[in-house]
Amino acid sequence: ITEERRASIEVTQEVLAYHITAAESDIQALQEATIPSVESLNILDFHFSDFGLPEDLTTQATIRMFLDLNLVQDFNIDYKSLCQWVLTVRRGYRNSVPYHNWNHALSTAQSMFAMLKATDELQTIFSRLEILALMIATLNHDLDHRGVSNSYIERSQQPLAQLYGHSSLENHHYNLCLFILNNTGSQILSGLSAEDHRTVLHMIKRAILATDLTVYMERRTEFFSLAKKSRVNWKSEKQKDLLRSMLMTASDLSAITKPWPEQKRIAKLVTMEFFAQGDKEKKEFKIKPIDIMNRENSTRLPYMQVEYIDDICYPLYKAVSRLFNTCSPLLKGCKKNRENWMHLTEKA
Ligand SMILES: CCCOc1ccc(S(=O)(=O)N2CCN(C)CC2)cc1-c1nc(CC)cc(=O)[nH]1
Repeated sequence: ITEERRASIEVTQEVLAYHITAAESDIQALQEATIPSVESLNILDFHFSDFGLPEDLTTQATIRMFLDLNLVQDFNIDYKSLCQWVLTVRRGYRNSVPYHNWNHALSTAQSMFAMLKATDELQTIFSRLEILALMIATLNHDLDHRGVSNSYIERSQQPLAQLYGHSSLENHHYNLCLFILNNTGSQILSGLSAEDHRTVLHMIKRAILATDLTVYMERRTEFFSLAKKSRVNWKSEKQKDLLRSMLMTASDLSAITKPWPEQKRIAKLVTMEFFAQGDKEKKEFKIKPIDIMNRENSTRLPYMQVEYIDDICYPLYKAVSRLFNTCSPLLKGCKKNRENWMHLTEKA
């Protein structure tokens, strides 16, 4: 596309980042609020669910994660800027989208938080800057998601597809994340040195782009072979980048590890989103949508979930648990849900 076209789409993204800036009254309310403890919010638990958590507690839980990881102190983050940043990121998600919304962003960040807090070894492998990058990336990784996949966006020639050849959604999520970080009043990285600022942005970009499942499928083989070694020294930048990417996916897909009532609820939201895309594809492209997006196939849903677990999720949680035994609740939860979905395939 032409330079003008690129510039106009990027301006649109910048304008969007400006328009989602949180309201002054909300920022003040959050700033003055007493932030509940980690225990009262249950955010250390792998089975955490934000279902039923009031909206303002979701933003307070986010603040609590940043405080508890000492990120506010370590990086001289201005507290009011942190409040504005969290509220703006939340507004960056579309609550009209059933699954890829703020609740998914928060639960992805909480899964990363739970893994980091449960695993001392991760806190020695990762620098403070890496932990900051992972928490920012998980919260921002699906910003402004429209509830449709990359293939739909590329096929419908949406502006995002014109702007980025591949991983168009993930590039958009990162660009919005960057615009919000640069927005007046939400510059939470302003206390970093120029070098740290450059490094953390690079790590955030790599982490957000890693949440494209095709990227995960390309890179996971190397991670699985690492997980089979008796000891890994995690010294090389390349290996730490791989580990950060794999933990991003483990956090992103963690709904599959949740207790059955929560997994059933989330699966319904995912189904709603997939079928909505299927309906659009039928209408717009006059094509028969792929299996998972075809409303007529809902009886095959349990079978598709077992396939999703076997092909995508289980191998990842197996490798993560083998490397960091403290994360084994994720593997256990995933295994239990496979059995639950298997029972439903037999019934159907
Ligand atoms: C619950 C409705 C059916 O849900 C699925 C059906 C099929 C597959 S899939 O592995 O075949 N595959 C994944 C990659 N896509 C590009 C092509 C399709 C995944 C899911 C699913 N995805 C998510 C993550 C959003 C969560 C979740 O619970 N289930």
